[in-house]
Amino acid sequence: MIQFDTVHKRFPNGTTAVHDLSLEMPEGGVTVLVGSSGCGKTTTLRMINRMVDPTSGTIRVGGKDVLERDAAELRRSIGYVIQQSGLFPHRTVLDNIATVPLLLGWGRRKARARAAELLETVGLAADAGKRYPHQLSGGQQQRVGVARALAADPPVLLMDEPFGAVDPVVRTQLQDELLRLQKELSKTIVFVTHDVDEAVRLGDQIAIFRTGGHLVQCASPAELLARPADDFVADFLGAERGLKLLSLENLAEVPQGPAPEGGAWTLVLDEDRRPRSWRSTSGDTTFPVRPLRDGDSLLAALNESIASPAGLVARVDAQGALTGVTSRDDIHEHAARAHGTASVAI
Ligand SMILES: Nc1ncnc2c1ncn2[C@@H]1O[C@H](COP(=O)(O)OP(=O)(O)OP(=O)(O)O)[C@@H](O)[C@H]1O
Repeated sequence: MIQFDTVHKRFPNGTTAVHDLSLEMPEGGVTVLVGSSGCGKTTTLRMINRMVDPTSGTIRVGGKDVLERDAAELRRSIGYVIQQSGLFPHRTVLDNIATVPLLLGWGRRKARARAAELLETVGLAADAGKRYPHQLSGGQQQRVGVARALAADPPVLLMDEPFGAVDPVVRTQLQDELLRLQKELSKTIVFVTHDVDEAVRLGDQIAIFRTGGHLVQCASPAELLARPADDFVADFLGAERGLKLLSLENLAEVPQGPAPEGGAWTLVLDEDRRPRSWRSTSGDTTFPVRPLRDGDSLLAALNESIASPAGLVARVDAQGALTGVTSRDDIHEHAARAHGTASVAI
């Protein structure tokens, strides 16, 4: 969908922001650009919709050289979300979302109906539409920013640190929402972030840049974590690289057995067989239990197996009823296997 072919950007003051970049961003996938401050991520993103033009090289969107397209028309056909949402403060939320449809000449009624539909899509209540941006929380404003970018249903979305200004809990919620939306919409997304965990969570591929606009490695999160190209990438991914890899594997394949009876710890269930707590045999100590489902990650399982006094993870079905328990040893074994597979088989 988006192809960079030896693209170079040198600003008039002599700064090279992007150095001979060749990169493909596949249709319907999320490509995350990461790297330290000033390494050229934003410039790369902005060259896609011609907010910045390259010094040399070619960028194609849908097979067409962007320099052969009218810049304003190109920009309207590509969704753009930035940090702090970039909403117009004096326009209502609904009118903000309707911006591009109105520019495209949709007519007020149709544009507003589309905006109202999108409010729901991004998880906001209908009455938020009548408010002004400053009357919303930072997280809600970011949702409006995403809705505005989606308004004319563009095939491509550019997102420049869209969740950088919100607290970690809201950030995780916004990431979840984006993943949910992406499952439905399959947009071609280019996403800039400083945050490696965000990149691993959201990316189908991750491109790591270093200062001077050099692309160092572009690979799937699993490949990157298992086989960083060099020390720079390994350092950038951080000391918890192994644990991050476990966040990509789920529990489904790990065996489970019946909950233990007569040991030091008993799993207490409610009348619907939902785990409530771990209770010591003497009965005077209880520990909280955090049951996991097949779709939860091996990292969550490892964490829970360490927190659980019995060293066991309670597993539940979609209704929350107990299906069995898994031991710390089984989780370790699968974790080691996941590492082995990722580092040789990719
Ligand atoms: N208009 C401009 N004129 C001159 N230099 C610029 C211009 N825009 C960006 N730069 C420089 O180009 C380099 C890359 O900037 P860019 O904003 O693309 O980096 P970034 O990786 O997105 O950084 P950050 O993570 O801090 O946002 C930096 O050295 C920056 O100072």
